[in-house]
Amino acid sequence: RPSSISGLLQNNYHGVLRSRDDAGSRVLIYRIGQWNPKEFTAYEVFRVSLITSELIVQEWETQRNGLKAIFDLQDWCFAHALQINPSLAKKISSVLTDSFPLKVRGIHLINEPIFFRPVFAMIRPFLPDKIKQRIHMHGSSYAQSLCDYFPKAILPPEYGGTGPSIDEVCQDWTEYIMQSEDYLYSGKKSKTILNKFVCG
Ligand SMILES: Cc1c(C)c2c(c(C)c1O)CC[C@@](C)(CCC[C@H](C)CCC[C@H](C)CCCC(C)C)O2
Repeated sequence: RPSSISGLLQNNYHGVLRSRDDAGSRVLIYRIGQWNPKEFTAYEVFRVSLITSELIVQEWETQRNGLKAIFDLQDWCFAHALQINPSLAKKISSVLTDSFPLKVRGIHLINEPIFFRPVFAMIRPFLPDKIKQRIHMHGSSYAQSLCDYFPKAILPPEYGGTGPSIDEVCQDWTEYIMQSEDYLYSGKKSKTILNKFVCG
């Protein structure tokens, strides 16, 4: 339930930009540095993505134009890496590949440290070429290079744009998730994809 992961959300771990990009895709941001691995397991972190997916898959524009995700891997550390076991790596690649009715149009990794490579090497073999080609590594000079993929006007200033700040983006989305709690766990529950992943 959203309340169990509210600590992560309140720490501004995740947000969805208010505006879509030029292709009409939803743009999701995840900030690994805001995830304290002592407090939350990787499964709880995964659940945040499932909840957002469940919400945005209702939007016809997202059904049509898919999503793009930005992963800020600043402060990725050994404690994070330890949480990603082979079974979770498989789960990550399976949602990216086919088991979720959302088109993944791009994955942008920024601030990725050397430490992240072994984890990525665990996920990569399960990904089809189509998805591999859509993964972009920006390193620490992301401020310029992200703008080659996203309009400056929609990106937060922290990521080289001129849009609303990352804190505002995360707070707005957190509020939206909390408001949607009733919908997510209503009678429709059994039909939802979230349920399949979380309970299945
Ligand atoms: C439908 C859907 C879901 C459900 C989803 C993502 C995307 C793009 C989706 O379309 C991306 C994130 C992910 C796979 C959850 C990831 C949770 C883990 C615990 C985060 C840890 C950090 C990862 C080691 C970073 C890996 C980046 C890969 C996506 C290459 O959940």
